[in-house]
Amino acid sequence: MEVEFMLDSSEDKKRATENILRQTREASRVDVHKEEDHLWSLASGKLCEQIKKDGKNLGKGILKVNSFINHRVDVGLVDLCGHALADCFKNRDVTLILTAQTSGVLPAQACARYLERPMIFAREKKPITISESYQSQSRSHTRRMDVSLFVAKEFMGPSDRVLIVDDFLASGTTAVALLDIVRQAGATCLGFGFLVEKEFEKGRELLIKALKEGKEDDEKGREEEIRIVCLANVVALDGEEGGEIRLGGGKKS
Ligand SMILES: O=P(O)(O)OC[C@H]1O[C@H](OP(=O)(O)OP(=O)(O)O)[C@H](O)[C@@H]1O
Repeated sequence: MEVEFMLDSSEDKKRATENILRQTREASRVDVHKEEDHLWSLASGKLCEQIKKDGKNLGKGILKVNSFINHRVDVGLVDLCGHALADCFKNRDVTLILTAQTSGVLPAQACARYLERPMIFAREKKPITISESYQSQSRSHTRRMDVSLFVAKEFMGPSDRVLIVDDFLASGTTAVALLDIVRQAGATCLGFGFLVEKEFEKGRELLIKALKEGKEDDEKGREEEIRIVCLANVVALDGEEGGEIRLGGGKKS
């Protein structure tokens, strides 16, 4: 009301209202970003802290985190991380979260819960309940074996907008195999979210190369801007067993 007394014309009133609306919009935008950053920093900070405290360098590039991520599980931490990953993609109209059996399931499930979308995990064996499937190949370094990944055709198709989530990005073969499955389905890949990246294994480079190659073949222009985010980055695992774990913060590019 006070404003009304001070305004001479309806033009002034219109300008004043627009001004207030703009300021309100800007204020709420700032708050949303602050909230996102807070969640990201909290999840990334807690995960890095836990890796420093309980992660073990087993030598030969292997990081053991099976006391809180991929055997015994700190469900609160994984849930927080899944939430932070979901937050990065919340405005992208994700329809499906895809991961690979086994250790990717927990972070992918947490992420899917916050995005309120289904999660599907690529299986390493095709049960009789799956008739037609997409199939791709990857290699497990921890189990030293080639792995086949299967996803039932009935659960992924051209209208899907897929976020790929896993606990680790290491050499990148699993992420590339999952991307291959998304492409076989004719679906759109929106990005990748990982708990931990092992930067020294150069999986991100392999993934970027696969994304670029796909773009050249992407006649329909289905692939949009693709983000690759990780909450913790292992820069190096020094020496043999017990060596230092050199840790960088997450990457939210
Ligand atoms: O980038 P990459 O070199 O492909 O490595 C990442 C993959 O390795 C781990 O799986 P692993 O094969 O150890 O099996 P698990 O999921 O059964 O633990 C992890 O869960 C990722 O899926």
